[in-house]
Amino acid sequence: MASQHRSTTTREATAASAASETALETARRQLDRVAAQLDIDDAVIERLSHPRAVHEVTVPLERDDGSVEVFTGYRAQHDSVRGPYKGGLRYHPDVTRDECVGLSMWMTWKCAVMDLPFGGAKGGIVVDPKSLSDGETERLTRRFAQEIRDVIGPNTDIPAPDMGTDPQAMAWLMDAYSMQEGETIPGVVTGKPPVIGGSYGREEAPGRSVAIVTRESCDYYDYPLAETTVAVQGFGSVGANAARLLEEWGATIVAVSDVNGGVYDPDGIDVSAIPSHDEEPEAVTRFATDLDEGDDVSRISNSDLLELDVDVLVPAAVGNVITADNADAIAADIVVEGANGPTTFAADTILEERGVHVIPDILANAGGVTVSYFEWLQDINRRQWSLERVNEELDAEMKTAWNALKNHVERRDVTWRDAAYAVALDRIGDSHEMRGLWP
Ligand SMILES: NC(=O)C1=CN([C@@H]2O[C@H](COP(=O)(O)OP(=O)(O)OC[C@H]3O[C@@H](n4cnc5c(N)ncnc54)[C@H](OP(=O)(O)O)[C@@H]3O)[C@@H](O)[C@H]2O)C=CC1
Ligand SMILES: O=C(O)CCC(=O)C(=O)O
Repeated sequence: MASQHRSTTTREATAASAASETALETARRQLDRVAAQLDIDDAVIERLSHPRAVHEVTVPLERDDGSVEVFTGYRAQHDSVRGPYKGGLRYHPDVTRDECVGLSMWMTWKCAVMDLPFGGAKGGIVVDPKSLSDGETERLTRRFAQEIRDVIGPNTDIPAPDMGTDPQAMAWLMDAYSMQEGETIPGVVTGKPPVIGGSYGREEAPGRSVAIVTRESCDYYDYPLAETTVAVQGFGSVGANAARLLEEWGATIVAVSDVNGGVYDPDGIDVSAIPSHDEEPEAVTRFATDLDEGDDVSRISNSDLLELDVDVLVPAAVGNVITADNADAIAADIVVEGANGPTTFAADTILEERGVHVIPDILANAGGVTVSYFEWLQDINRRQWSLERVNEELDAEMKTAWNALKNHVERRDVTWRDAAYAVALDRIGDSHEMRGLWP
């Protein structure tokens, strides 16, 4: 490969002062930083700084009262050199074009870190899913499927759940797509319910991988799980499943939260007693309201949770929560990124200087897309795996990826994020060079 190291760019330099960054800004700054350390052709890095395509659609919805509202939807497709585009669909009021692009870049790296034969994509609709009835969500999802039908498919771009979407939404998407095709095509989405070709264990998988990576990092840095305290922000597909598994494996979960705030008990919270977001949204704060006087649990804000003096912090809700404004106050020794992009580039630099170990999203929550890959294989073969097999294979894939990163961390004395990018970019760069740079 051409040996043209990039110098620090203005993008990177200006980042240091910005407390808040868009997902796209963070993703590009991370890419520039690692490109400067690696022997990768500048042309490849320049190509990877931009998505291949971003599809913007309008999605009309007839509300239950008969009125019509039009929502904006996106599908950003970043890179497909290693296989079909892959990534979730997010229903959230803050979804933007740039957010989808940044998240699609992270999907490209994530799939490469896990050595999956996929590229990266991400999409979503600018909507508050809590403002929709079940019927409205179904009509919106079916219409969105219709609007993006030409750019998705089992061999081209395969959506999956993300924040605000769930297996039911994937079932509607698959059904809408299949009806148009005139045959059942389960492989067009992953994260479906198992009864229609979904994989056992997919819903829990991103939380499971966060737990596995937390276990490996605690082992690496010599924190026995039975003596380890953990705070988890967000109690959804990722946060609740990670918290429950870590509790099962002996860790003490001292704090969890939902969108309204969190609960904290230094002696540990019984997280299995709190419904997760998909079981009952906003249940964490409702749990706090139901507590008897005398219980040792106190209510805290989401920002207080991030600053708790714990061994491990797991931000597992929205992005951009650890910024230059609070990075100095993060008291955890290890941060395991359950969410996508919870740490801005500027905050990452501060945490690195302070010796806080950050295990990046593109490894930590990669269990979701890894089991999505298992699901895709099961759909192709029309053969369902047992939950035990899924979990065993996920554990093995996560350990393989962890060891590849560990190798870089030890050999080159770099951060875990730099190591993850190095592994990913090496695989992606080689694929681009082999195929002729611009596939
Ligand atoms: N689902 C997946 O397959 C994967 C998801 N991810 C990433 O993980 C993160 C969480 O996704 P997921 O678990 O699926 O989402 P869910 O929708 O299942 O749950 C989100 C959780 O975060 C809480 N929350 C929402 N907004 C905030 C906020 N501003 N501050 C604190 N908590 C908040 C919600 O609270 P409430 O219940 O009150 O609404 C809920 O508990 C996202 O960054 C997503 O991209 C990564 C890999 C895979
Ligand atoms: O399962 C997938 O395809 C993607 C999940 C996702 O969106 C993510 O990992 O951020």
